[in-house]
Amino acid sequence: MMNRLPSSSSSSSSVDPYSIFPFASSFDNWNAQLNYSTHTHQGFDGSHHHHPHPPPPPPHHSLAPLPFYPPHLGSDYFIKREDHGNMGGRPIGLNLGHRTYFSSGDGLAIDRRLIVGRAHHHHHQPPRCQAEGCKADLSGAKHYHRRHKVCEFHSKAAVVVAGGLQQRFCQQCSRFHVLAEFDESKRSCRKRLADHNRRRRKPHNKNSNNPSSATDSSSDKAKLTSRCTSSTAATTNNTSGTGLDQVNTGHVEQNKSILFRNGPALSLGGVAAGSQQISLFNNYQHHQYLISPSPSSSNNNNNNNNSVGFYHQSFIGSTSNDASQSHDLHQANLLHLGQSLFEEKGTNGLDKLVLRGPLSSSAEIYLHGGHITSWKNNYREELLFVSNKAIFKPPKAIRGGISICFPRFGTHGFLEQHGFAANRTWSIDTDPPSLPSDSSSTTFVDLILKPSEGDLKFWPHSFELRLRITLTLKGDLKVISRIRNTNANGKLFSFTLAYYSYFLVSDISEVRVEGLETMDYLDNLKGNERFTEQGDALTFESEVDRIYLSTQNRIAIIDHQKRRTIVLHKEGLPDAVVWNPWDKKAKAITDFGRDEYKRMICIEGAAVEKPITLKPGEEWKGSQEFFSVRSSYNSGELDPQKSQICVVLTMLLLSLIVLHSRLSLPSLFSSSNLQPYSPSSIPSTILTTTHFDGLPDDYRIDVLHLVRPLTMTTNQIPMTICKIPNPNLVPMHPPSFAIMFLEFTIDLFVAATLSRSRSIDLSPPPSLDAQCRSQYSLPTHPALKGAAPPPHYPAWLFSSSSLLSSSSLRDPSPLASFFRRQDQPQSGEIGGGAPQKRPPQPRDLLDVDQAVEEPGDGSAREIDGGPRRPHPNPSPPPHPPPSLSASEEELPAESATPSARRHPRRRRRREFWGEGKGEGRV
Ligand SMILES: O=P(O)(O)OC[C@H]1O[C@@H](O)[C@H](O)[C@@H](O)[C@@H]1O
Repeated sequence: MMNRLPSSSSSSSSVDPYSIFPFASSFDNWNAQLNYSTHTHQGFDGSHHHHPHPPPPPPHHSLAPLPFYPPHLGSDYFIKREDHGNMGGRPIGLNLGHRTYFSSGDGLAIDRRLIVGRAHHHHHQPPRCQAEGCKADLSGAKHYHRRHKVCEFHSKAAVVVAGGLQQRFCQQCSRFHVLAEFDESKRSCRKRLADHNRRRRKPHNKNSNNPSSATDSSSDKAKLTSRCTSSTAATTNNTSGTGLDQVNTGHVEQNKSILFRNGPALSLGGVAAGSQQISLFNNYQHHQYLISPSPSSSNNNNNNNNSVGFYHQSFIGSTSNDASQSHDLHQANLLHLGQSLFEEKGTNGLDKLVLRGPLSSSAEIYLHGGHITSWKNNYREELLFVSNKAIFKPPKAIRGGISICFPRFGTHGFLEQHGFAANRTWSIDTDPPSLPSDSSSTTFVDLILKPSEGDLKFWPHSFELRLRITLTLKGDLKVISRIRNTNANGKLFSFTLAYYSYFLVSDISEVRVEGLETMDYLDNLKGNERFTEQGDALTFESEVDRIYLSTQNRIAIIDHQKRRTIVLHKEGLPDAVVWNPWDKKAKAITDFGRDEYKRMICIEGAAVEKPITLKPGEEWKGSQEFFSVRSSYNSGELDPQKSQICVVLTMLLLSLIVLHSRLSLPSLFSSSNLQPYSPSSIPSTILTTTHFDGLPDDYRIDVLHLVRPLTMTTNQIPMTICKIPNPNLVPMHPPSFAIMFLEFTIDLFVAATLSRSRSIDLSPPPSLDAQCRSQYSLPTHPALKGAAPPPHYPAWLFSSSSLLSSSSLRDPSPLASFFRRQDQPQSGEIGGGAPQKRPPQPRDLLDVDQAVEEPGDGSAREIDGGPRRPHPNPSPPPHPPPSLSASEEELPAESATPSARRHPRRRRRREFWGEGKGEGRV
C-alpha cells in the first residue's frame, strides 16, 4: 500500500520505476558533460590527440531530487562490454556513445598501471566498486567505471559509504570526495564547479588580442592540467595498492583534515540530496540547531567535554556483505546523510564517542565500560539518567546510562558486582562480523571487549563481547550485543547478562511501568522469593529490586508528567530487572545523589534466571531497542488485544458521531480538549477543501487506522489522500489545518516513495517557537510538478503536536481558532476579489456524511452556525485522477492575483500561519 508509485512518463524499460527522472538512459551524457571543457586529450601512448569540442552538454536535468536507483546486482548488471577484455594495445578512452575521449591525465602512469594490470590479470580479483558493501563486478563494466572503481549506481548515488566515510563521486574529478566538498545535491565538487563557472563566465573570444585574457586562459589550462594530473595520480596511487582499504587511505587522511575544519557543519547541514526526504531532514535539523546551537549535547551529568576533534572512522557504516541485503545497503547509504560519529574527550579526559542521527538524535558513549551516557531523541530530549555524582574514573563503573552486566548480573564468586564489562575499557571494533542490515538503522558504532590477563584470573574464559549501538532514523536507540566463546581449550562457558539501563523520569512516584503485569518475579528485597505481579501496572512508592521472569518483549515506562513513554523492546533477553533504590538505599550509594532516586528508574532487559551456555566458537546475540513516544500514549495500546478492542470501540464511536450526531470534526475540536488526531477524533473519511485565491481543491482523505500502532507516535496516522477533481463542497477558510495536512502528507509521500522509507517523523518539536515553526515547512517536491501521481497517496500524517504546544493542549482555544465559525456571511462566490477582501469562509474539514447530505436545492445551510454553499451534486466522484500539483499550476488568471500566481505556496503559508491577520497562529 505504501509503495504505490507515481506513474512515470518515461517508457524506457531500463529506467527504474521508482525513479522520477529517467537518468539512467542518459548516463553517458553525464560523462560528456564531465569532459566538456577538456580540449586537449592525451593518449596512452603519450601522444596528444586534438579533438574538436565534444558535443554540447545534454539538457540539464535538475539534480534535486536525485533519483533513487535500486541496485541491479547480479550477472546482468553491466552487460555492455567495451573491449571484451582485449586492449590490443589500443589506448583506452572514455566511451561516450559515438566517440571515445581520452584522459588528459598522466597517460604514462595509467599505461604502467594497465601493463601491470595485464601482467597480473589472472592473479587479481575482478575490479570492484569502492562503495562499501557493493558487490557489483566491474569486469564487464565500462572502462570509466573500472578505472575509477565505481559502479554505475554508486557513481550517481548521492551518498556512498566508501572507506568508512560518507562520500559522493565527483563527476568532474572522477573520484570520491567527502560530502562537505559538495554544495547541496551537486554532483561536482564545489571547487571544480567554481572553476567551471569561472571559465564559462569568461568571454571566449578566439581573436582576442588581450594578453591578459591569453594569460588567464593558459593559466586555466595549466590549472586544469595540474588538476587532471593530480586526479589521475591519485587514481594511480589508489589502484596500485593492494586493496580497497588502501584506495581510500589517502581520502581518509584528506577527509580528516576537512572534517576538522567542517566537522560540525557536516553534522549540521548534512547534504540535501538523494531524495526530498533528505532535504527535509536537513531543514529540520537546521531549525533544531537554530534553537539550540550547542553542537555538543550536555547531559544531566557534570561532564566537562573538551572536544578534541571530529573524524569519521572506517568503523562506521554498514558491514553487511550479503548480496541479498544490498538493497537495504543502498537504502542505508542513502540515509546515511547527516549522520556522523565524533570522538571527544569526556569527563576526566576519558574517550567518548558522540553518535549523531540524521535528524536531531544523538548518543554519547564512553569507551570506559562501553557505557552509553546520553541518548537524545529527535526532539533533543535526554532520556537517560546519569547521576551527578557519577565517578568517571576507571575501573569504577559510571553510575547511570546504559551498560552491560557481564559475565554475571548481580554477585557471583570473585567477580565484581554485575561482572566486569562496565569496568573495563572497550575498543572500537573496526572489523565486526556482519549483521543483517537494517534500513532504519542509520548511524551506528561497533565496540568490542575481550578479557585481559587479569580478567581471566577471575573468569577463566576467553570471549568477544561486541556491542553495536545504533541510532535509527526515528531517533530510536538500538543496542545489539553479541557474545562469542573464543576458548581455545574447548571449554564451554555460561553467563548471565543484563542491559543495566537508567532512564530519566520526571518523578518516580508518577511513573507507571507496563508490560510486566501478571509476571512472576524474584524479589531481591525478600531473599529472592518468587511472587506474581498483581497490579495492572507497576507503580513506585518504595524501594524496588526485582527480576521479572520470562516477560513479554515490550515494556513501557509511562511518564505522565513528561508526557512521554519510553518503550523497551528486547530480543533474546527473557527477563527484566526493575530497580529503584528509594531514599534509604540512595544515601548508601556513594556515587548517587540523595534525591536522585526520584528522577530515575532502572528497567533492564536481562537473561538471569537461566544462564546462557556457549560452546567454543558459538555466539549468542541479544538486543534491546529503546524508543520514546510522546504525549497521550494510551497504556492500553501496549496490549495488542486491548488495542483491537480500542479500534472497534473507536470505530463504533466514530460511526455514531458521523451518522447520528451530525457533529463536524471542527466542532468536535473546538468543543473538547481532544487532540485533533487522537483516535477518538478521527473519522474514517474526511472530505476537505482547500481554497486558495478562490480556487477550491477538494480532497478525500481516508484514514486507514484509527488507533496508532505501538511503533508510531501520536502524530503519525496512516491514511490515503485523493484529490477530487470536481469540487462539490463549499469553499473553506484557507488558514486551515487541511492545508498543512495535505502539504505535509503529499510531500512526505513523495519523500517516502523516493526513499522507500516506511515512516518518517518530521514533526517539528514543540519547543520551537511560533516563528520557527512557521519556517518549518516542507517544500513541494519538484516531482509533483511534472509527474502524474496515482490517485491515492499512502502517506503519514504529521499534525497534532506539530501545531499544538503543550499550553495549547491545555487550552483548546488556539486550536479552536482554526475552526472558528465566521460571523460574516459567506459571499458564495468562488475567487471573487482580492484575497484579503474575500470574506472569511467557514471551516476546513467536513465529514463525508455531512458533505453528501448537503441539500441540493441551492440553498445555503448552516451546520454549527457556519454558512455553507449549496451542493449541485451531492456525491463526490469516486476516483480522482489529476495531479495534486495542479493546485498550483491551474490557477486561472481571472481568479488569482498575479502575486498569488507567482507565489501560491508562500501565500498559503502566510495564510496558514495567520500572518497579518493575527489569527490562526498557535
Ligand atoms: O551498585 P550497583 O552495583 O550498580 O548495583 C545497584 C543495583 O543494581 C540493580 O540492577 C540490582 O538489581 C540491585 O540489586 C543493585 O543494588
